[in-house]
Amino acid sequence: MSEVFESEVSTAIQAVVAASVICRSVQKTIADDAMEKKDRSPVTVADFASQAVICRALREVFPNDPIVGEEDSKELRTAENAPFRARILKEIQATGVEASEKEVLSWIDFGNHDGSADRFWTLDPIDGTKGFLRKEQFAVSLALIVDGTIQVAALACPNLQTRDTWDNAQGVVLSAVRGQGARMTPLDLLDVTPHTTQVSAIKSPLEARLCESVESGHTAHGWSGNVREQLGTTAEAVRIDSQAKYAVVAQGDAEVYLRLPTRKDYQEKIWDHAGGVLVVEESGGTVTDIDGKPLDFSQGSTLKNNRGVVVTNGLLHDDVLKAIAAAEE
Ligand SMILES: Nc1ncnc2c1ncn2[C@@H]1O[C@H](COP(=O)(O)O)[C@@H](OP(=O)(O)O)[C@H]1O
Ligand SMILES: [Mg+2]
Ligand SMILES: [Mg+2]
Ligand SMILES: [Mg+2]
Repeated sequence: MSEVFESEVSTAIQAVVAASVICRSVQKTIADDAMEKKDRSPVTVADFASQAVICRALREVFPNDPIVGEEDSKELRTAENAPFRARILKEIQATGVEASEKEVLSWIDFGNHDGSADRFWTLDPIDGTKGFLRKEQFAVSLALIVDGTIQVAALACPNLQTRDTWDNAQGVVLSAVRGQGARMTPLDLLDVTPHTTQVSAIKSPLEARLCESVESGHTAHGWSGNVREQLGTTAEAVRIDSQAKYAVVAQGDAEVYLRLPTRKDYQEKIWDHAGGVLVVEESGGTVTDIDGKPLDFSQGSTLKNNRGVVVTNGLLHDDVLKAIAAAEE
């Protein structure tokens, strides 16, 4: 019997939707406006605001649950970043939430857990920050992990227009509880009856539609080209930022999402995958690493026991793993 997790999934959906509203508004007005983190990757006002409001919402309902979030407030607290802090506060207040700067910083840091607990949430407040800055795809991804197993997921893709989207509404939120299937609703119409998502039924490798990251630093584009050759598919891989790729596979618009390592020492972060993985699995798909091993979410904040990530509709999984091995550069 799967557990129900009713309050967890509804809280998670509401939280990612509230954060998405902030992100969309910032994305419309933002120039090329990011702070650089220690690893030189970008972070925006919206990444911090999103993490703050989601952590606050989780803390209210589940005060004992630790949160493993991507961001922390350390660099934000410096004197030179005072204007950045003020803008984060302004964006949060604009949604009607009463807050002080001090509170916002403390909400962000609710997300500082290392993932060593039996039960914890993992949060990517904006996944695909580079896509966000290009005004393209991004996602807000939240998942609950219990004893190393992802049990609940909410994945908002505020700019994703799917085949299935109601009246061409832009933006969807996908959610899943393990054992209960995955659902999708328009981001702005949460009251409509959700659609159940289901991966594609395509079995022939020749017909496989692939997607991959836009960023050549995040996935090996050349290697995936060779994989397509091995499979015999002629279609170009579609490049999409963020966990929107998981959403695309979950609802049957692509059969395969490849994340092929560009270097040996990179460990995938759990928040870059947990939400998307459960949504795909509960839509009938399969997710492993490039060696066919299940992703191991019991190792803290990274997937240190895995190499890369392979997402398929399940039917094509073995063919894709073989092609990856045969095409390894
Ligand atoms: N060398 C690398 N290999 C794989 N992923 C990487 C990477 N360096 C950074 N990333 C991750 O790639 C994510 C974006 O994935 P994608 O390219 O599919 O949109 C980033 O998430 P953030 O944007 O949340 O920081 C970041 O965590
Ligand atoms: Mg980042
Ligand atoms: Mg990310
Ligand atoms: Mg992020």
